[in-house]
Amino acid sequence: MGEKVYIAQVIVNNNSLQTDKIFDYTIPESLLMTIQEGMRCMVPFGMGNKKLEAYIIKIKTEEEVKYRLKEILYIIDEEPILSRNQIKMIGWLKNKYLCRYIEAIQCVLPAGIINKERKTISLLKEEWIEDIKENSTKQKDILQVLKALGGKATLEKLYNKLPISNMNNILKTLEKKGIIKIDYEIATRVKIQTQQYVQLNIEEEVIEDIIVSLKNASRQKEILLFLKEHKICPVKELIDVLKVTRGSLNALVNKGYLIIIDKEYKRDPFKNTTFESFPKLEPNLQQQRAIEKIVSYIQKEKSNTFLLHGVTGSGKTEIYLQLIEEILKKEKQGIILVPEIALTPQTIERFYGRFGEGIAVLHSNLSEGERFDEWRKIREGKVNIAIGARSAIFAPFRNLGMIIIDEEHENTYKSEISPKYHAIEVADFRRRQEGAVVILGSATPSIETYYKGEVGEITLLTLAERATVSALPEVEVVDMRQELDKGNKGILSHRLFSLIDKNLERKKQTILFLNRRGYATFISCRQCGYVIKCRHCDITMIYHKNMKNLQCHYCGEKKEEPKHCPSCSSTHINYFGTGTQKIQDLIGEHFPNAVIARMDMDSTSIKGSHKKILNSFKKQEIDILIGTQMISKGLDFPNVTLVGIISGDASLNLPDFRASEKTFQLVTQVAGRAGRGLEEGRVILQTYNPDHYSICAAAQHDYNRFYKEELELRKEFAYPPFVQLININFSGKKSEDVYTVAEKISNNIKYILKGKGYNNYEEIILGPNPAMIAKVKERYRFQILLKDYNVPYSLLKAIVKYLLIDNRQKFIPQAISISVDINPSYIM
Ligand SMILES: Nc1ncnc2c1ncn2[C@@H]1O[C@H](COP(=O)(O)OP(=O)(O)OP(=O)(O)O)[C@@H](O)[C@H]1O
Ligand SMILES: [Zn+2]
Ligand SMILES: [Zn+2]
Repeated sequence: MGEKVYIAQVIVNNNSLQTDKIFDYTIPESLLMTIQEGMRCMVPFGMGNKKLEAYIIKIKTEEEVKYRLKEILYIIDEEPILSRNQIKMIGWLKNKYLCRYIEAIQCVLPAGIINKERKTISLLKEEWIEDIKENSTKQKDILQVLKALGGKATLEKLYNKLPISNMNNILKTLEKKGIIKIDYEIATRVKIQTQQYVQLNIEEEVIEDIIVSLKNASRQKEILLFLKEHKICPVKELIDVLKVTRGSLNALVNKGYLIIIDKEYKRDPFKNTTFESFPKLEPNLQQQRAIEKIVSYIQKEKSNTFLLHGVTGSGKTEIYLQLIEEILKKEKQGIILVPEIALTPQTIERFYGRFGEGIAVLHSNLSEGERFDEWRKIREGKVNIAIGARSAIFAPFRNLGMIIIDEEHENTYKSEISPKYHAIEVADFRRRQEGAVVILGSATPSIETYYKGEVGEITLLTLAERATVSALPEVEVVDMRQELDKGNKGILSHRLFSLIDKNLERKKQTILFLNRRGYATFISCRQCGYVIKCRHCDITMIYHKNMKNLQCHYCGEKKEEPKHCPSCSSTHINYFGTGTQKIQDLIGEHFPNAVIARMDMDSTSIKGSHKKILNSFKKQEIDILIGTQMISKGLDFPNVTLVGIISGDASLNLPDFRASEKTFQLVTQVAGRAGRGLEEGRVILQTYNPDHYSICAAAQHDYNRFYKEELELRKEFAYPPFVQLININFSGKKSEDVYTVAEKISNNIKYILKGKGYNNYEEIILGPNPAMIAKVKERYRFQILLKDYNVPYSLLKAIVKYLLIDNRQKFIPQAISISVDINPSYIM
């Protein structure tokens, strides 16, 4: 019997298709004691033995290896960077969404670590090289190389000069001895930041004597007295607080009374903001019931998913806060997902106001460094609460107790890049893996989630009333077709104008909402109907008044405002549709004394401007707030008594099976911003489709009615939750080529299905069809939609994997890109 061979299975940090596999490497003996799953290592790769970084996902032993394996070069990390659960998550993501391994890893780790982290070693005490014991030749060798490299080198460089596989261990020993210093940098941009601290270097008992000896140096005395009390203090702060000079400080350092040290500090994205405390509210009966139910699971450590279906203003946030408190009592940790951090400042303020410190915030506006720091705070157990947008679902807590997904119906929870995961699906995986409780909250749950509640797959909890004395606002539907008949060609109804007027008189606030989806500002010719589209993308260009140009919102193409129709040369070319800017102008003309603010992508592109507008709205410095989707969710302003929905039904016309659902949700959410205080609220809902079930149900705040009608249709046309979908998108420069490839794949799928005895492929495969946006950035797009209609979903997925992932090179030419979307949110 031969000796056991230790093998590490690794994923290499490389984006190419060919390396998307698990590779085996043998582990050199010198590494056996330190190597662990989840660490990164360096491996020789390919013909040229190029050095690549790799993630160790499994360590195993084998009696013998049939073919020669290469050996790991050295280990990068001291501690595993991926936990066991994260390694499992990577495998799950890959299987579930058919993504690449490295894409899954990119989800789980912050970008800074993956691409740019470097270890630098600096020699501190050159003279010690001589003192190293004779038998520690490796230590000596390393120090000598380091010295030759100018006293500072990256781990990579060191290894290249001196290939010792257990280099890391030796470096650690040297660091412990104080001979070298190891720094972790993420390229040059994101360093672990350190700050200078000043600290006493003398025993406390002698301070008084020293102070006496300082005679006239009163500044120095002050510093010593201060440090006697505080022991250690950031240099900057000391200078600020005591109003002393750096010179006084240095004098004390030179005398040996004080020392200056570098200590790590973490960048805090909310450093300069203070939060009002948000004291605990006495839960009302319906809140109490929901809390008790969920707490009973927490007490029994039973994992479960709950849908908290509570009307707008029912006090879901208070429930979240009290549940998180329970979780913290259990010494567990909680994740709170919100659709978009910037759009939900009130939720964050409430969490800070209740729990103070101990919260990590993860959102897209963070710099790479801030994100890295927040991630480390979570990993090192410095915080127990993480709030963030979609990607916070991967927060690396080690004892996760609860995941809350607020506004669970929002699209932002679905990733648009590979892996195209949905945060709810990931939450469910973590729940099963880590035994947590998941809470999905919404006033307008997605049809799929509510269906799961109805069939008992998850636990449905209902909050039917608002938490405060206020009732849900009355919604008045205004038929814009009649408005036109009455001779009003404008975009605002008479009724809305007169109510705004009254509201201004009564010093109440108004929100005007414009549904941008499907109803943007575009230019068309009144003579011939020509609409200006982007020449790269098959999409209408949007008119931007402030820049006097047209812009494509897909590729950024800009165009001058035309004076003549490009098609018939008519000068009757007008902008059509409505933007928030146009409404602002209109309202401004009508109500010259009102203070009007606008909130949309254009007006809030500067960091922090969004918060500023909301703050001054809160302080009632603004009478009328005009906005798009940005103001539809989460806002809780008691003085808002009127909400005008200008084009509630625009999204009904989108070519997507979720169009009605999205419309219902949007209208209900926006309407829910009205009347949250003591005074009754009113909503004006302008529409061209007053009889549509989603508009009627929203006007009556009747979720159940909408749900029932929508579910019927989903069943009839075989859409989720009755089937699961897979969308395959093909794109390329030549339209015919893209179509041909898509058709070939479609035929292949049919052929395989036929072979398995599924002859209903007409119902299973839809397309290839041009995508709704048929061309983006000069690339033509086609799609195939698969439904598991009387066929196992697993079979469909296996076929897709076989054709498009495992044998992609065989079936898909290089020039064609494909993208697979499992359970797509949109099929446009
Ligand atoms: N138990 C309570 N007693 C008194 N006021 C409460 C209570 N619970 C919640 N509130 C208040 O009710 C208002 C609405 O609560 P919250 O904003 O949490 O509603 P929500 O359910 O999240 O609504 P939406 O879905 O519209 O965002 C808040 O001003 C909140 O402070
Ligand atoms: Zn024309
Ligand atoms: Zn374009």
